[in-house]
Amino acid sequence: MTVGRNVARAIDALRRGWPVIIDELAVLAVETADEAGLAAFDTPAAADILIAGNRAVTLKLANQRDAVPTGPVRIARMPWIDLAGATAIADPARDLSTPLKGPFQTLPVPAPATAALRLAKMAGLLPALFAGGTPGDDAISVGADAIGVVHDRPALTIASRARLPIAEAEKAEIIAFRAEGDASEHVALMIGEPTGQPPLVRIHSECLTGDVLGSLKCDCGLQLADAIAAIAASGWGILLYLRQEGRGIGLVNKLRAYALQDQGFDTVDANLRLGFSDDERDFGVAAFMLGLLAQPEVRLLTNNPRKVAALEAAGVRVRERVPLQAGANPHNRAYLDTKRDRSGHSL
Ligand SMILES: Nc1nc2c(ncn2[C@@H]2O[C@H](COP(=O)(O)OP(=O)(O)OP(=O)(O)O)[C@@H](O)[C@H]2O)c(=O)[nH]1
Ligand SMILES: [Zn+2]
Repeated sequence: MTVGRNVARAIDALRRGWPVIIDELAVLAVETADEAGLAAFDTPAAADILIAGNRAVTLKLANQRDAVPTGPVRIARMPWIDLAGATAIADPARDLSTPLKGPFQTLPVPAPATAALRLAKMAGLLPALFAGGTPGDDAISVGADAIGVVHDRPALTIASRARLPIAEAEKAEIIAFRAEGDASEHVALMIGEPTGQPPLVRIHSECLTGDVLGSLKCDCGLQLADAIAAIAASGWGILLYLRQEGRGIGLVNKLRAYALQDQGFDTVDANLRLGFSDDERDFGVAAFMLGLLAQPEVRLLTNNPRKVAALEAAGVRVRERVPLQAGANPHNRAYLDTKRDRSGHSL
């Protein structure tokens, strides 16, 4: 219990622009730091900056990555790197209009750097931190191991369930899950009556713009509607609605990725420039939910081979992959092509 509690406190502190100590490394999120907070953190000496390996590629610092090829990079605070300079290092929004020329000087990466950047991602923030400053007396302290445990092994429980008739099926039940140390409340919609056969299952990741607003930039809204219709037509199945907005980078960062796409980067490169991987989702959570729903075997509606592999790896047998028609339109053509060509989707 306490493990999750401290990680949750640390996430909250980062989002508020407060320092956090991870295994004795004090960090402050670049995105939420303000001038006063940074000045205190920089006393008596300026803190360095940690960025994710993928962001380092864009800043032409990839050759500075330590042991791990995709690992973080630590940048020394040259005099030009004030809060605005650090923000330009963290956020690629102005990479094209005002490219950063440095000079950059890099330093050996401290051991908790990877856990620290992971915590920033869990907070929905850009993976960029001031590191090694003075945290003050009241900073939350958390272990790198605890961050790993909360991130890698979501301990879910069923929190509530109720009947939910929907347009496509009068007989449906909604089940909400809670995870320790994480505010995301995942949902399952059980449609129809169990038939003794494996259910038709759709793993859907949250997309506010597509699911709710009818965005034409992606295919999510139509896929969601099609999946519910297909499950209802099959007689019985489950929609798993995972709160993994933006392939796990969160809404704010997805909208940053959209702004980069307006500058000409595709959906994969936009994520990489922000410092994320192409896909930050963990589908282990879907396997966990199926376990709690007592479904060891499924037929999976997807074009994404990673979803099949993740379920199989977590011990859920995927009896069949059922392809899903994409809702193609002129605005999402490049997005769907990129998913096929760069992310291995069979479309
Ligand atoms: N980062 C990022 N996320 C996006 C973008 N467009 C859509 N998304 C997110 O991508 C996710 C879509 O996931 P899914 O519907 O599960 O689909 P998928 O991985 O394409 O696999 P399928 O099962 O084949 O549909 C949602 O979380 C969207 O918010 C984008 O340009 N950038
Ligand atoms: Zn979408």
